[in-house]
Amino acid sequence: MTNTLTTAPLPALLDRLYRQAAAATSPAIAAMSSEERERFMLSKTDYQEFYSRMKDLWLPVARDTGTLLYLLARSTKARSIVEFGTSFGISTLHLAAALRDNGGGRLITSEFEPSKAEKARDHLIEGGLSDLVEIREGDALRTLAFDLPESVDLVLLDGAKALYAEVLSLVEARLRPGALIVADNADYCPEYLAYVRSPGSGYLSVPFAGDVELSMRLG
Ligand SMILES: C[S@@+](CC[C@H](N)C(=O)[O-])C[C@H]1O[C@@H](n2cnc3c(N)ncnc32)[C@H](O)[C@@H]1O
Repeated sequence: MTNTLTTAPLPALLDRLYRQAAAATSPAIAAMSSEERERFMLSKTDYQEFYSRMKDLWLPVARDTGTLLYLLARSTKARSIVEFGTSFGISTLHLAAALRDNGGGRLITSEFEPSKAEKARDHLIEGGLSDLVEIREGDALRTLAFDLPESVDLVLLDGAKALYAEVLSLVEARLRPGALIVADNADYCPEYLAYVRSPGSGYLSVPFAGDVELSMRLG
């Protein structure tokens, strides 16, 4: 049985990328007070400045979350995935590996930092998965507002936390019944949590694995 995640070149590539991610530093962020960081995290207007200051930081999903993404995409037989927040492509590699093992598909991911998008492209080529992924450069509020697949099976929300509800609203009409939405660090977005957890919203939603909100589109 094919398992792209545990077959060369992915394990060695992911080990290397996680090591690089752990070693990355940002003096601009280190100089920021925790209050300032918290304010940026919650802001719907200053997110571009915040992530621009963090352009050298990888901020990847935790290793277990990466495996969880692969597992969820495989178990739902996902063929159509949308990702908010590519960074250097670590979560993208996990999701694209699942698409490969599901028999193919399309992953649309969004990143507004050009240097990160370029590196993510290199990593996807190195992983042999670039044919499955379209990286849309620019603010996801614009790049995910058009040309989405008719039916979306899985969404990863991992960009600016304060925008989770807005980005979900761009994809919502395309979610198939049973589609999964994985929101990383959703605690920073109370508005999003209130929405997906409210009984009339059309989702079933639970906090999962410490820092993830896992929701399913009802239908
Ligand atoms: C937490 S990191 C993503 C990590 C990535 N999912 C991974 O696991 O490797 C968030 C990324 O989203 C990008 N980002 C934040 N807000 C965005 C927006 N509105 N549009 C596009 N990209 C955005 C940031 O530049 C940053 O690289």
